[in-house]
Amino acid sequence: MSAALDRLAGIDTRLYLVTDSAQCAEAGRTVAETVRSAVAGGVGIVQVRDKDIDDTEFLVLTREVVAAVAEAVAGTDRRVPVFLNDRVAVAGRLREEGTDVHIHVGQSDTPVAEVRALLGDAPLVGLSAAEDAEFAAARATGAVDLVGIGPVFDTTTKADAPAGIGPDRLGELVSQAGLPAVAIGGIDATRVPDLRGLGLIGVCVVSAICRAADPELAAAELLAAYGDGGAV
Ligand SMILES: Cc1ncc(COP(=O)(O)OP(=O)(O)O)c(N)n1
Ligand SMILES: Cc1nc(C(=O)O)sc1CCOP(=O)(O)O
Ligand SMILES: [Mg+2]
Repeated sequence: MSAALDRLAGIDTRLYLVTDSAQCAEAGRTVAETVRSAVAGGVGIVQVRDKDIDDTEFLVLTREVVAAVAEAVAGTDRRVPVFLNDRVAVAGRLREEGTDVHIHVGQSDTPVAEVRALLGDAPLVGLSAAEDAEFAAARATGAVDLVGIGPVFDTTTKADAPAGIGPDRLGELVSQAGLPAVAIGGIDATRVPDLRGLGLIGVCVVSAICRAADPELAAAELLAAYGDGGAV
């Protein structure tokens, strides 16, 4: 656990934004505008997620997001990593160009060992996991930096998501994980207090920021409600 935490040093992991291009557009903003504002409000990790575009469009989108993060943190010492959802080839291309991007994969995506074989040791790798066997397999790879556990609450953002497991079950899973863990699914400022003290390193949101009228304010409110998360 401590080796994995070492690799996250310098990152404020408490609030993790996963982008949704359609939600940002419905709110009248680009993804990059949303990210710039949300990072200004305190988001410490960004994941680019869009299931409806091809790799070329995803590459362009990710470059925009990387630039938005750089603008938001300019003049500070903040380290705000950008993860790509699933697109290992796109991540490889960006890393070859010298852009520091990272990867989040699910249980049905590119296996973590393959991600490492393709991208090497440097990028952070996140993995979705939700049961003991998945945590054990993740630990055995020695290649997973953090796990995403969800959905903690019901969500409409992810079409095929099962019902939320609730904070009590989440807490049990976090204690089994043995890896730094973030929670995802249906999280907003009203529910964030229920996720304090569970051993999480942070919470992930999509609609709570992408659909917000003011992403900077939404991020600041989420962080105020979460505080230090009850400490890991
Ligand atoms: C931080 C984080 N946790 C979980 C997920 C879900 O990933 P996955 O199960 O691969 O589902 P998709 O997001 O690909 O639909 C995530 N994206 N991020
Ligand atoms: C991308 C994603 N993954 C989930 C999981 O449970 O693995 S839930 C989810 C979407 C979360 O969106 P919102 O914050 O709007 O509920
Ligand atoms: Mg996936």
